[in-house]
Amino acid sequence: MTMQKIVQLQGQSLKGTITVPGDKSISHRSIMFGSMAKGKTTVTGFLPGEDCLRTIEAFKQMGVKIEQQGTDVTIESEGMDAFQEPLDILYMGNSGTTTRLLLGLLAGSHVHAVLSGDESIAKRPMKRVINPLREMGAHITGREDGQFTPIAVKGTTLQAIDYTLPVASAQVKSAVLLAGLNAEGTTIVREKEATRDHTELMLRQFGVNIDTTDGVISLAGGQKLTASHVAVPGDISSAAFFLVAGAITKGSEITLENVGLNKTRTGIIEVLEAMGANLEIQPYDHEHAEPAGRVIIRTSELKGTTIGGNLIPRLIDEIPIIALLATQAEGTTIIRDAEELKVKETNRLDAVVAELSKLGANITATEDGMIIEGPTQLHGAALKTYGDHRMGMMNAIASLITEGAVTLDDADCIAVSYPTFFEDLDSLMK
Ligand SMILES: O=C(O)C1=C[C@@H](OP(=O)(O)O)[C@@H](O)[C@H](O)C1
Ligand SMILES: C=C(OP(=O)(O)O)C(=O)O
Repeated sequence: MTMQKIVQLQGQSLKGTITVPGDKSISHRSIMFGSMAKGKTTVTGFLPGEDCLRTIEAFKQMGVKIEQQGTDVTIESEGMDAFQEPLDILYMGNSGTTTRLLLGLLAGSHVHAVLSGDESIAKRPMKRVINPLREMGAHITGREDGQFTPIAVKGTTLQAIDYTLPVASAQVKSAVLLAGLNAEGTTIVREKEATRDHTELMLRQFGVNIDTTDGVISLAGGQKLTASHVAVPGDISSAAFFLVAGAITKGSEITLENVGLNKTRTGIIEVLEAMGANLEIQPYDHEHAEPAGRVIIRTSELKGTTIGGNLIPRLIDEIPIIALLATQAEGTTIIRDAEELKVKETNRLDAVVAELSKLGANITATEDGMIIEGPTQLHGAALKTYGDHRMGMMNAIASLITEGAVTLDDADCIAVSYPTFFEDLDSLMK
């Protein structure tokens, strides 16, 4: 049974400090790379969200010893060569990252595995990873010729590839690089627009020799990973909900601690700045592979902006909450070049336009994005989350500024990336 939730929070000011939960992308990779490496890897700041727990389960099924207690994880592995063939399917749940990166990782292993997930995963395009992996020699079969899960992979010897990404996707880039680690020769991935580079940074931390110059990433096959310690920073994609909440509610000041500030992820900060938000960034002075810092947001006078081009991959998951932000900005906000939103947990272009329209927003869908006119006084409505965590959180934040209650048909999905979302929201309303 899914949990319906009624939220009526209009007029609340938000004050206080929250520590943002661990970054989902980095948490997944810490488990994957820690499992590939021989030895003991420790992780702090891990995100115990449903998606990352799926990643842990998958590697446990392949015989890796993983202990997780809250945000601390210890991985003891004999290395990738010791992976056992899983006795059952590997259940991916709602997680695109787990599915796509695992396909790349297992393509050059010695195991056979079947990957399957929930209704949403079954609709997400997998050909984007399977095409380059098959070019490398991978043995992969799946529903509708590998377009969709369930997908079976039988590890084999791979050949390196020189691949130009047809879509700006860190998941495709990472899948090819992970396959490249087990391929003969040097694998090269070329990206036209920079996507999140957590794979490159963390592989280097695990001792892999990887070159990244001007959008060309290359690594030689046959390299083994060395166990390491990963300090996961907070997820800027989760922080985004509170950055917007603080900006659009009256009398608010929120301090967000430990926000990941990797440049390939900070598009939301650039958008807030372009819209005139009252924002302060205080980078931490530390030695970790990933930068982080404190971000303070206060109630803001906002103006519309245009978002497109190479900014899109740097804020792709934040677009639903940016759309809500734009309903409170003076003038027109245009979001373009965002077709990728159509293939996320749900079609987020359609979903955002449908749900914000129910609240009375002045929003129009375009081929590759949306146009929003503001500011608009929103009103309450019964909203759908589409089983999509980011839609769920966008709907809940909207209730801070609607006249009347917002009802979410299913709030459970929020646990995919932010299990403590409502606790953090409550803590700012005391
Ligand atoms: O590599 C990753 O961890 C992710 C990459 C992005 O997906 P795409 O690679 O499909 O753009 C993003 O939307 C997703 O939430 C996480
Ligand atoms: C798209 C997302 O994740 P994934 O692709 O891993 O399901 C997301 O978290 O918004």
